[in-house]
Amino acid sequence: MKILVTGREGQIARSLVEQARGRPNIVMETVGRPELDLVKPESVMAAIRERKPDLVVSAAAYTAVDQAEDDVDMALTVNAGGARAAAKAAAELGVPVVHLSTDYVFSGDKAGAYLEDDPVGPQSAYGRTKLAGEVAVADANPKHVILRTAWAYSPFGRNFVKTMLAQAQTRSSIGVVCDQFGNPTSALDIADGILHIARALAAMPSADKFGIFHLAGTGSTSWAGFAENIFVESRSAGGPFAAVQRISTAEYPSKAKRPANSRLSTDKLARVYGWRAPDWRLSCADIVRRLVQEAAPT
Ligand SMILES: NC(=O)C1=CN([C@@H]2O[C@H](COP(=O)(O)OP(=O)(O)OC[C@H]3O[C@@H](n4cnc5c(N)ncnc54)[C@H](OP(=O)(O)O)[C@@H]3O)[C@@H](O)[C@H]2O)C=CC1
Ligand SMILES: Cc1cn([C@H]2C[C@H](O)[C@@H](COP(=O)(O)OP(=O)(O)O[C@H]3O[C@@H](C)C(=O)[C@@H](O)[C@H]3O)O2)c(=O)[nH]c1=O
Repeated sequence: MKILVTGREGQIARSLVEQARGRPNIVMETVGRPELDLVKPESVMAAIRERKPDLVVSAAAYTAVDQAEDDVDMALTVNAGGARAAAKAAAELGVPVVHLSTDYVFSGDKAGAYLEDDPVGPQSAYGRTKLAGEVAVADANPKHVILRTAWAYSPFGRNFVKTMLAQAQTRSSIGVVCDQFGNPTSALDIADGILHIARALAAMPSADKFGIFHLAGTGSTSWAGFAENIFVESRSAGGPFAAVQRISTAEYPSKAKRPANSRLSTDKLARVYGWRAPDWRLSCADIVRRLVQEAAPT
């Protein structure tokens, strides 16, 4: 099975390449700028048409949450127009698209974990453009799997775990918000889940396998709880440590508003596909250890 991923250097794209390595019957190919540029729908269509994949993973996106507030037109062009083109190209080939979306489509007002059909209410420009992407993808390709994930981290690219470890190199204490709750999710687990979905779709592409699904780490915490865990694991692996000062959202002003609660229920994915991500603490420990080892002098 040939899987084509949009975006070359994104953390989920790189995780897909790593997780596919050595797996039988999987050819994982990535394509990104300049050849596939989400602001140029025709380049997206041509790049996908030419490669004739069996499945498209639409992972590339405008992901700079604060910057999107000042750059809404570009974020919308990329996250809705670009996503639509990728889904449409897959539809023309008659193949499914797995499209990555976000917990930031929710308002954060719900007390419990969000279900796939709960009302959306994005609080940020990024969230609104990703929601527009969901609508565009569903409209362009009936064979869509929209995967809302959250708080992704990995050994690759920019993410919260790497930011915390980098800050701890120069600071003994870091203020982190303790009143926003969600599911930290390893991008390597996201990639594993996508490979599981790809195999299930190839075996039996039944109607219940298409639609919106939540894929997130099992268990939840606040950003402060996430940071504390990162430093416990880092210290035990011989890496940097910083004390986490628990602060409120009001004490950490930012351009974009984040949901206070964006915990995602993953029961639908478990029911339909028989797959659930590991406990976030286990995956966090693995990735922090790996980052500490990679940073150690040889
Ligand atoms: N990171 C997270 O916490 C979460 C991410 N998601 C979603 O998951 C998906 C993947 O996220 P992640 O891997 O973390 O993202 P990254 O920010 O790591 O990577 C984004 C990728 O998109 C590419 N890209 C941006 N603009 C364009 C463009 N105009 N044309 C082509 N490629 C472009 C970038 O290319 P280049 O390398 O050239 O800059 C990069 O490869 C996204 O859809 C995101 O919205 C959902 C929930 C959480
Ligand atoms: C770096 C830092 C962040 N924070 C807070 C700010 C914010 O509320 C929260 C996370 O900040 P970040 O800017 O790292 O993360 P953010 O860009 O909001 O992460 C989001 O990215 C997009 C792509 C998604 O789809 C989301 O699921 C989510 O992962 O932590 C602190 O309190 N202290 C700090 O030192």
